[in-house]
Amino acid sequence: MAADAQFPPPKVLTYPASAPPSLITQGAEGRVYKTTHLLPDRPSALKYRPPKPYRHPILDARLTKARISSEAKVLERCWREGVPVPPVYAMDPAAGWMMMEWIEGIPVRVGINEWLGERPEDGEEPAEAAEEAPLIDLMKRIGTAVGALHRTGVVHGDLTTSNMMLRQRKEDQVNGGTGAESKAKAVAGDVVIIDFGLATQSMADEDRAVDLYVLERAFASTHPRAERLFATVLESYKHTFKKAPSVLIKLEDVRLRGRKRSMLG
Ligand SMILES: Nc1ncnc2c1ncn2[C@@H]1O[C@H](COP(=O)(O)OP(=O)(O)OP(=O)(O)O)[C@@H](O)[C@H]1O
Repeated sequence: MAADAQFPPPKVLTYPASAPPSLITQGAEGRVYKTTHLLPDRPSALKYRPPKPYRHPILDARLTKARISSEAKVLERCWREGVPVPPVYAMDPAAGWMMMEWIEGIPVRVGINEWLGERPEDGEEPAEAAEEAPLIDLMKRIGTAVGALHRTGVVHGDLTTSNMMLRQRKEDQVNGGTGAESKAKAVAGDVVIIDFGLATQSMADEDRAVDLYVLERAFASTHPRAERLFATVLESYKHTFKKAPSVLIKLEDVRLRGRKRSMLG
């Protein structure tokens, strides 16, 4: 692959393996490869932050190491406390990489858009409540997952429907079924939160509310036709931990500030 030639993969990916690693994404800061861990049938995601030629090498090494360690530490803590995140399999922060479970499935963004693609065009009557049940159920699962995250004292920092995966369940893997059944599969699966590159530890209502606000804004711009369903995410979040209701009150302040800021330009 051209990108591989331009930026060599980390050494860990150059060892002999039954299947060659494949480059999944190439972001500004890092790359994600799909590879395996220990066994050929144990797929894993390797997140690699390559050296930045424009940064001073000592500073760059220190920053990369700190970022990988911090992301892995947050993931490990979430995993221990039952938050739906990929478990960390291995890491070498000094070499700039961390390996975690490969989540088999699609991003929540893709699932929601697949579902919406089959809905009537804008302006038509919203679907019957019963018809929307699978999508509403996904909203509830998102609220529960974010609530579990906040309950442990972690704030994600970049919550979007792209940073949540839908882990396929075995029973949903079979093809076929009626139109409604196959449509429901687009939004089926367990919600798994990924990308903890900007995560911090905080128990403050304000930080949690900002996390929800970021998700709310991202949701409205990515899925404008489903915007009204976001209330279901918040409703299910409300019941996930004792302080959740006060986070939702704080969210109203955060929204107001956001609106004032956008009015000022
Ligand atoms: N554990 C995983 N299982 C399956 N796919 C993953 C996993 N982790 C990441 N991915 C895929 O790689 C993409 C990029 O991952 P991620 O968002 O963590 O990296 P990034 O955007 O480069 O990170 P950062 O924002 O910290 O620089 C995801 O959108 C997803 O498609």
